[in-house]
Amino acid sequence: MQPVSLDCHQHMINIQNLSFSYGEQKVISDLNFTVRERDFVGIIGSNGAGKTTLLKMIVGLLPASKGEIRLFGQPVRKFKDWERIGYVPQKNAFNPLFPATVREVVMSGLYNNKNVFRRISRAQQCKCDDALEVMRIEGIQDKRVGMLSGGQQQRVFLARALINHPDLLILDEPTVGIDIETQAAFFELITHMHAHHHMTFLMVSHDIDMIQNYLGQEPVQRNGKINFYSRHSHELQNCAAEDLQHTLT
Ligand SMILES: Nc1ncnc2c1ncn2[C@@H]1O[C@H](COP(=O)(O)OP(=O)(O)OP(=O)(O)O)[C@@H](O)[C@H]1O
Repeated sequence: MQPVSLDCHQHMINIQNLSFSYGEQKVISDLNFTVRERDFVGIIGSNGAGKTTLLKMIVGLLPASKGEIRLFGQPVRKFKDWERIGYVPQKNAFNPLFPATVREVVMSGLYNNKNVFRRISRAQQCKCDDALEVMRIEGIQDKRVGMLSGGQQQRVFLARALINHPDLLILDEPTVGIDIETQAAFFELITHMHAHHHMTFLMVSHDIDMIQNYLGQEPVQRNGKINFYSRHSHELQNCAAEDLQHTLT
């Protein structure tokens, strides 16, 4: 009988022997880590541990000093399917003179090079309404984003990332500057999306309580000062059970 493989889900991020230095300063050292379809991975670490650096390498903004990152099986430098990935960087801010409205910015999450000149469909407008409502910014949708507070702007970035229903959402401290109620609503939303809508998450957070409540008390891996917490959505166990049944029949 073949050994049972529990790994029947696609590898969305595969990190092998990854190291990164800024000049002489080594930030990431020999990291091996995999994020599979339907994982929720939380990254916790002290200031300066290298969390943002790691996310920037994953989305191709920084090249690795050593090792490799693959996205959906492709080396990151060759990866093209960026609409499958939503990324909300840390401490985002719009220039005060940025002319677009909140609604326009959220809608821009739906565009890629191919459909930028197409007419906006009714279904797309509905997706936008949903994203605005979830982030509680429907009341300010006609305001210019450059004029909003930091917390309001952060909600706009999150709504823009959510509108596309990406397969993988990468979030760098997504709720910094957001009030407690919206933070709680946002965590509830993303954990719901993880558990019931097959979405995969990689999130840096300083909210240790939220991470441990949802992902468990103990990290699954440590690298330097970075701790990784992880949980699969329950469908993963069904998949493992299917795999077992398949092997036995
Ligand atoms: N562009 C850069 N040039 C040189 N050093 C940098 C650069 N960006 C970050 N660093 C340094 O690399 C280390 C890791 O930074 P990084 O921003 O990845 O940490 P972090 O874990 O995200 O921290 P925080 O929790 O404060 O956001 C820090 O010591 C930082 O000073």
